[in-house]
Amino acid sequence: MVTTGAASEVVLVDMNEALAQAQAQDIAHAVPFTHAVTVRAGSYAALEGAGVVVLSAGVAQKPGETRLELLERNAKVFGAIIPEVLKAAPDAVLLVASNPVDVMTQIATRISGLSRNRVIGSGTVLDTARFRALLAEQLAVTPRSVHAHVVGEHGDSEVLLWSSATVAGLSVEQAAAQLRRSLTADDRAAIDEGVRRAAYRIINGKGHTAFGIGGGLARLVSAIGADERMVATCAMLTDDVCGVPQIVLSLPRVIGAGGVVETILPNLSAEEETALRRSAEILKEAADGVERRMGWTG
Ligand SMILES: NC(=O)C1=CN([C@@H]2O[C@H](COP(=O)(O)OP(=O)(O)OC[C@H]3O[C@@H](n4cnc5c(N)ncnc54)[C@H](O)[C@@H]3O)[C@@H](O)[C@H]2O)C=CC1
Ligand SMILES: CC(=O)C(=O)O
Repeated sequence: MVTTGAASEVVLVDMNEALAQAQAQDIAHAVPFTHAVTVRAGSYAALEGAGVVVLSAGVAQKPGETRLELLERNAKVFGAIIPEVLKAAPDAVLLVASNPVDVMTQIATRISGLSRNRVIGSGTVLDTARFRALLAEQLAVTPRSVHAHVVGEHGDSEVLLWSSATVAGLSVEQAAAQLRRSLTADDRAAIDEGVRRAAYRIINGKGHTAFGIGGGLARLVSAIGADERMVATCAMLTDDVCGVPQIVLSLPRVIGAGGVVETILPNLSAEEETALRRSAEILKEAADGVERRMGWTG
């Protein structure tokens, strides 16, 4: 957020106050080289007046762990922090990053009692960025010129929408042919694996992921602040996805002041529709399970 000037003020709140202080100081020392952003650590009360609160507290995956395995632990963390956040910043948009981000967004929607469009999960924003980056590398164009989306779970069952991916208005197959680049079934499988398994590989190498999600969250914060109406694949409670009711997952959403302004349902091939339904079913099972165990059903 500091490097892109996405906010005028950033407050870091963490149960580890010494860590929050140290991070705030370190980041503040980048301000002279970037944007005029005030950065400080504080208590929940310091969130007063915040336009957006990013929820990223909790535990992260250890090497080999899936995102869904974090659920119980992070649900308890949200039970503790969301009431404190809302006491200080009742008008904020909540932007959820903690994993498993789709189910955590469902939990945040329930605990906060806010309207669903004000509780957004970063969802597949990061996976979409990974898809665009890898497709761009394959086609030798900049990722900004690749229009492609990942929908569904931010996790193992996510769905790469190859059928609607475009470059300069051409399908990626047509673009690859004109650009004299290879895009065989093996290339596509490698890109799929590269997107779907990215977090596992990065966590194996450095213990956590940070820059991709940091870039994505900053972009969403600036879109909300500027009422930009940017299209991004974010998670939000949705009435029906491929026949699965009341489910949080990512679809292309229009992001502006107040959070999600509209949802767009992309064209899906039969295979993509089946995969999206499967992804929704997996998330529904996980969300129903945690709601039951936390005594929130009914
Ligand atoms: N949605 C996405 O694309 C991504 C999500 N994540 C998720 O974000 C979360 C954070 O990841 P990291 O920053 O790498 O982990 P981390 O362990 O470095 O940071 C988590 C922080 O939460 C704090 N915390 C824990 N319980 C708290 C409580 N009750 N109140 C206040 N603070 C509390 C901890 O003190 C710690 O500083 C994880 O769940 C991770 O899986 C991470 C990267 C990408
Ligand atoms: C950790 C995580 O969810 C990611 O980098 O995709």
